[in-house]
Amino acid sequence: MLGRVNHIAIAVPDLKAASASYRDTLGAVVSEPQSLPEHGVTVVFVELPNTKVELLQPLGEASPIAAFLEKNPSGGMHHICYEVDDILAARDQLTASGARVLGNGEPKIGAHGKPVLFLHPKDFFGTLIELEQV
Ligand SMILES: CC[C@H](C(=O)O)C(=O)SCCNC(=O)CCNC(=O)[C@H](O)C(C)(C)COP(=O)(O)OP(=O)(O)OC[C@H]1O[C@@H](n2cnc3c(N)ncnc32)[C@H](O)[C@@H]1OP(=O)(O)O
Ligand SMILES: [Co+2]
Repeated sequence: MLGRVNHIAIAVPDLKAASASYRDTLGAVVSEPQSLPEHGVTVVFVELPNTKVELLQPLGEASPIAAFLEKNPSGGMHHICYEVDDILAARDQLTASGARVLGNGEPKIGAHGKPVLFLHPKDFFGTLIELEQV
């Protein structure tokens, strides 16, 4: 089921400061911010030779990462995104195995314009998993 790691996500309280740190202190290539109101976040991607790091901050009142940042005010590792070639087949297989797919179970379009789903962190060793169909 799982393909490559598409990205590792870090939730941050200040996306501008985090982007500058990755760009200026770590010398990384950082994309321009993307506001994703349907996901309640603004993101940038740090481009790396073998994968990406997604830096994200809350956007709007109902951001799904607001509670995470309240618990982790200086930020923290938020999720890992694995690539799948058929997100609906993956969803159905996971649901059949008892894993919880978040939301209404229907994929949404993510930051890369591809369908994504999220799996409950409590079902996967305290780690929020995102699946992205590539
Ligand atoms: C798709 C666009 C973009 C992209 O890559 O293209 C993105 O990645 S957007 C990313 C932001 N969107 C999401 O994260 C959507 C899925 N997330 C959610 O639905 C929520 O964040 C949820 C349900 C995972 C947690 O929500 P919340 O923290 O408000 O709920 P609880 O406080 O009830 O948390 C339950 C339980 O899980 C622990 N938790 C929460 N977040 C994480 C996390 N990121 N990693 C690990 N564990 C997490 C939380 O501490 C609670 O644990 P407990 O022991 O019960 O206190
Ligand atoms: Co993501």
